[in-house]
Order: sequence, then C-alpha cells, then structure tokens
Amino acid sequence: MSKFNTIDDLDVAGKRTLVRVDLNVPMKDGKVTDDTRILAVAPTIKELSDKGAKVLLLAHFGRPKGEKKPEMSLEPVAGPLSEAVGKPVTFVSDCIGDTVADAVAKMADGDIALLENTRYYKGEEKNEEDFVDALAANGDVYVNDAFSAAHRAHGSTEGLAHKMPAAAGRAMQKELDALEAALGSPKRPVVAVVGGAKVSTKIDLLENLVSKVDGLVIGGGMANTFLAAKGVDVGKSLCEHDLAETARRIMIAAEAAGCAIVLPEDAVVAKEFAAGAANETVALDAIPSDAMMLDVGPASIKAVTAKIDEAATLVWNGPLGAFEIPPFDTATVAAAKHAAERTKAGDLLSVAGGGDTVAALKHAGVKDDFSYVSAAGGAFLEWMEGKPLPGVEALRK
Ligand SMILES: Nc1ncnc2c1ncn2[C@@H]1O[C@H](COP(=O)(O)OP(=O)(O)OP(=O)(O)O)[C@@H](O)[C@H]1O
Ligand SMILES: O=C(O)[C@H](O)COP(=O)(O)O
Repeated sequence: MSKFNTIDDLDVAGKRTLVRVDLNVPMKDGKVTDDTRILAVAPTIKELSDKGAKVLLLAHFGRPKGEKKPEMSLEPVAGPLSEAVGKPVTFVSDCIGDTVADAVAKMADGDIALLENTRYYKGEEKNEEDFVDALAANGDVYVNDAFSAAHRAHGSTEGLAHKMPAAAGRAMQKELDALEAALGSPKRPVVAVVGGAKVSTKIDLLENLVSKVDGLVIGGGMANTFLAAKGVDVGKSLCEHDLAETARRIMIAAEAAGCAIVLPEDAVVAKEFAAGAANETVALDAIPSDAMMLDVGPASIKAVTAKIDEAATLVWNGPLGAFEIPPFDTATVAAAKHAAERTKAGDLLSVAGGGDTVAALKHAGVKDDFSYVSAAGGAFLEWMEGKPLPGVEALRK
C-alpha cells in the first residue's frame, strides 16, 4: 500500500474527518441481516475516534437514484455500527448542509456520526462539483474505507479525495493487500462464478473478465439474461431482455478467448418469490410463462461442481439463486460447500466477494473455509478485470 496515503499519513486529531464506508448491507424488514461490511470498517472508525477525530461517516444504501426514499435510509444501520465500534454513533438525517453543520458543532473530539444516504442526491452518482463541495464543506480531511464502492466514480467515493487531504482506511488497505496476495498471479485454471441480481451493472465487466479466466459459470438473474439471449423463454424471471446483444457479444468474446461458459441446464421455478412457494424443477424448454427461475436445477449443480473441480483458483461473486428463500438456496449452498471442501483439501484457492455472496456463504456455513472473503462484489470483479478503480486511483500519492 505504499503507493497510497493511509491513516498514518493524516493528522486527524480535532479534525472533521469525512470517512466513506460501504454500509450497503443485506437488510430484511428494516434489520441488518449480515454485518460483514460493518465489521470490516469498524476498526478504521474506532482508530480515527481514538485519535480524536470528529468522525463523519458517509455511505450509500441501495439505489434511490436521487430520491429520498425512506426505505433506503441508513438510520437502521447506526445501532449495529455502534455495537461493532463499541462507541455511540449518532445518526444525522442529511449528508450535506446545515443539518450536518449543526450536528458537527455539537460533536466533541472522538465523537462519531453517521450521515444519511449520499445517493439521496443526484449529484452523488454524477460526481457533481456542487454536491462534492457541499460534502467537503463539513470536512477537513477524507478517508476512503469503502473498497467495495471504489469502482464507482461518485462524489463521496472519488470527488472528495481531490478536495482535501485524503487517505485509504484500514479495510481498504487490507482488501487491496489481500487481493493482490491471493489473485495477483493466480494459479490456473481460474474459474469465475458470477450470479446475483445486478445484471445491468455487472454484465459489461464480463466482456473483459472472459479474457482473464479460463472458465465462467453464470447463474442467478445474470444467467436468465444469457439464456434469453440464446432464445430460451424465461417466463417472468428476473431478466434484462435489452441486454441480449451484450450477452451474445460476451459469449463470442469468451469463445475467442478460450473461456468456457457454463450456463444453467435446468431450473427451479415458482410463481411467487416467497417462502414455501410451490416450486418445480423443469428443463429450459419447459419454463411456464407465468413462473420465475429462482434457482438452477440439479443438472446445473452437477455442471457447476464439475467446473469447480477443474479449477485451481475460484473467484465468486453473486449467488446462483435467490438463496434467502429456501429451497432456492440449494444450488448456492451445494456449490459453496463443494468449493469449501476442495479448499480445505488444499486443492483450490477460493476467493469470494459481495454483500449477498458473503451472506450466502455464511448461510451455507462455509464462509471461514474459503481462502479469502472480500466485502466487495462489483469492485472485486472490476479489480479482477485489471481495471483501475476510481476510488482507489484518487488516493494515489
Ligand atoms: N434467479 C434469481 N432471481 C432473482 N433474484 C436472484 C436470482 N438469483 C439470485 N438472486 C438475488 O441476487 C441477489 C444478490 O445479487 P448481487 O449481484 O447484489 O450480489 P452481491 O453478492 O450482493 O454483490 P454486490 O456486493 O455487488 O451487491 C440476492 O438477493 C439473490 O436473491
Ligand atoms: O454492494 C455493492 O457492491 C456496493 O455497495 C456498490 O453498490 P452499487 O452496485 O449499487 O454501486
């Protein structure tokens, strides 16, 4: 990390310290269901507080697209965060303006405040100068500890670094060092497993990824888009039909690069996305038009585990199905357990990343058996692609 400033290079005592963290955590009914990302940033927050900084935490939650959507408030995260840091964390209902300035005026050195969702403002994702200036108005120094959001050139992840002395936090430092150690020169064959629901934001990076890996297993909502591009009628499944051309381009690029793509061969379908929903396993040409593919089926699981058996290195982001609701967790759990067994046997180096992916590995009971688990999903895949991450680049010395 010597190429980057770290907290050791910043004087934070008595300073209003804007700290970008990733608190985009899995949540159900207003409660945090996985605290991995919270635990990852807690040491940085505690260290800054212990050094006498007035710690102002900046983070996004979900994709409110510039609207103040109450269900995407960060307020429910303040409690679990306070518990993880072992100090009180005050929630502030805005991230810019007088509300923040008034809260800061009441803070003593060492106090910690969590500011409201930065994506409540359009200027955040657009990295608008006015918005960045408004964020900067309440800070003296900036620390970025959100590796998992570093692939976004947003106001709080990139813009702010140019406005005041800036440094990487401990979690950011640890992630970059660990990924370099594990995947800097990976042992081949390298197999990537990509699933999940963020189809439009992750599909583009697959085009580069296929030239870096020897095999690519596609599952989850991502697979539905590829299957539809191949002419499969995916019914009401999560699928981005307008990305069919992109999916086809990726399949051509993979073939040219000698990267074998593994797509589902069968599917577990249901008419509703609910616990206990009636479901059945069907062939790809028999998906009912009113049903959703919520998991890949047994033939697909066999193909996925066989591909994992070929790998010396596995990188995984995105569950193979809607794992939060059994039985749609079956494929994700089976693949996770299989990768964990091979890792424990010393036959595989396994790296997984992503908010929900980590939750899925925990659910499968194998999180600690993977070689390395990153808090980052999209950022981790972009790092794998070899792309410079704007949030990291902005911290270069
Ligand atoms: N077939 C499917 N249909 C609908 N949702 C699915 C399907 N397969 C997986 N999902 C959902 O995908 C979500 C996780 O996707 P996502 O891409 O956000 O992964 P992640 O690990 O959180 O990565 P990141 O950190 O980039 O967000 C889960 O909530 C899961 O229910
Ligand atoms: O969950 C993530 O991967 C990060 O928090 C980034 O979220 P985003 O994909 O909505 O930018």
